[in-house]
Amino acid sequence: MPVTPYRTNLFQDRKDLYQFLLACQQVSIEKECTQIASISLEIDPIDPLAVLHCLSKPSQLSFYFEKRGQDERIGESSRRAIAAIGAVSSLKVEGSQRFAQAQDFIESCLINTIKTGDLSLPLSGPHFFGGFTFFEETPTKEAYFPNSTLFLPRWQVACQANRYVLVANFAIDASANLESLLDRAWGDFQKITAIKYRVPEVNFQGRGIFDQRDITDTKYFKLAVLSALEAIESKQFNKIVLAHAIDVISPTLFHVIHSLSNLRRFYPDCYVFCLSNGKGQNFIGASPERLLSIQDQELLTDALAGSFPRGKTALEDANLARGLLNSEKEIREHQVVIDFLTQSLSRLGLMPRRSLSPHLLQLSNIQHLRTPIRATVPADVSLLQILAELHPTPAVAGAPRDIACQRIRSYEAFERSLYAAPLGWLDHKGNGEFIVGIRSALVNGCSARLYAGAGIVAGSDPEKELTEIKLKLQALLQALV
Ligand SMILES: C=C(O[C@@H]1C=C(C(=O)O)C=C[C@H]1O)C(=O)O
Repeated sequence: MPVTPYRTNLFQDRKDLYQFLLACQQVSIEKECTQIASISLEIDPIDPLAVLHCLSKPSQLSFYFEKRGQDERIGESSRRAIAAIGAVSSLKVEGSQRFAQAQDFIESCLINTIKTGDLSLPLSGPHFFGGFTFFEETPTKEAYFPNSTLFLPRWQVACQANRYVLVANFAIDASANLESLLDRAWGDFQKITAIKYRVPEVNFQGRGIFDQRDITDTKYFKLAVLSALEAIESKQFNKIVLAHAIDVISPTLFHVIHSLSNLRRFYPDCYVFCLSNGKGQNFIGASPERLLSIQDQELLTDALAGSFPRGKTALEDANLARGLLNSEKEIREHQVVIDFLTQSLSRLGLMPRRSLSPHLLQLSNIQHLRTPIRATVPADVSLLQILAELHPTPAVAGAPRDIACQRIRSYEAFERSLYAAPLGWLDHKGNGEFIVGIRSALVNGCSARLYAGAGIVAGSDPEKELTEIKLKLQALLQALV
């Protein structure tokens, strides 16, 4: 892959930028193939969410990802946020080979990418963003998201460990009008750097009350749990994760940026995300669950399953935490996920390492059992190869996986689409991070569909599972207001 020597800020001088774009056009003529010019530079502090707010249009693909709070890799007071706006190149594929095809797409883009700027900065260089629906089958025609969405953005603004980095990507072929490309790029760059640091406050007073309805009766959910328990009793499977969804209608349009701003404030230990399909629909949420992240060939994944509510007083909370850590049923439900993750990684030739007992992950509304699992990734195994193996884990599907997935289809009366699906990003060096799209909602104008699920194992109580689901739905509902 060609890499031009380091240049200083190309956006300081129009002539420099033009010369670089011209050099890329010459390569595209020589190779008879479109080239992607990718420029990375450090910028002044800016909130990537404010960039998403000011720059993105409903007709463009976009992605937002933020994790505050503690991060095992970066250190304590870390914050990682990325806004990716517009698509220079994108892929939509269907079927069981979607992860392999996504990998081919990335490789073919990177072979024709000319990178410049400071590539030692965190989150610099070309990155790809997107999501893969929960089920791999082709969704119905009216589905808002295709089964895979992956794109290289026009603009990427990120912050990590107090460094702020901009990546601009341009597709250039022999016929590209460099003058107009330059004008647009220059204009957008000025717009980005002039953005005020903070996301503007939105005044929602007088918004009115939501109209809320369950997609299926909650009685139906409890009946599904009872039926699943019978199937578990007769050894058809060991675990199934059943979800419930509600539709919420607002008298005014939902404001996605405002909701994301709420989510990151309410759930600093979660991964806040938003994938926009370029047609006006957004899939947003605050997920506590990392499916996998790879940095410099070190992999981290989380077994996350087993839940109790938080207590209203410190004493009640401590008792609930102790109860969760000692619950035979919750530990069994958690262990199914650990076994699956360690076996799947071993099958790929990795050697998973983990702590002996689960930790507590305490969110503001709920607490979970969590076991981080680590492994070193051999150079010939890609992140997407591992993703293909891990998704869906028994934390969101069940075990054995195929039977559980089949049953989910018959029990649930709605399309999961991106609910509980992998969403994330990959960079040009094989690093990346995918989370599981739970605690999520599909926002479409004045309406939003909210999803939540719960793991069912022998000993589950339908009433308690429904309470857990309501708790999870509430978390998102608060942020949408
Ligand atoms: C399926 C969801 O969450 C999953 C189910 C959990 C459980 O049942 O204990 C806990 C965390 C997640 O793995 C969801 O929130 O929708």
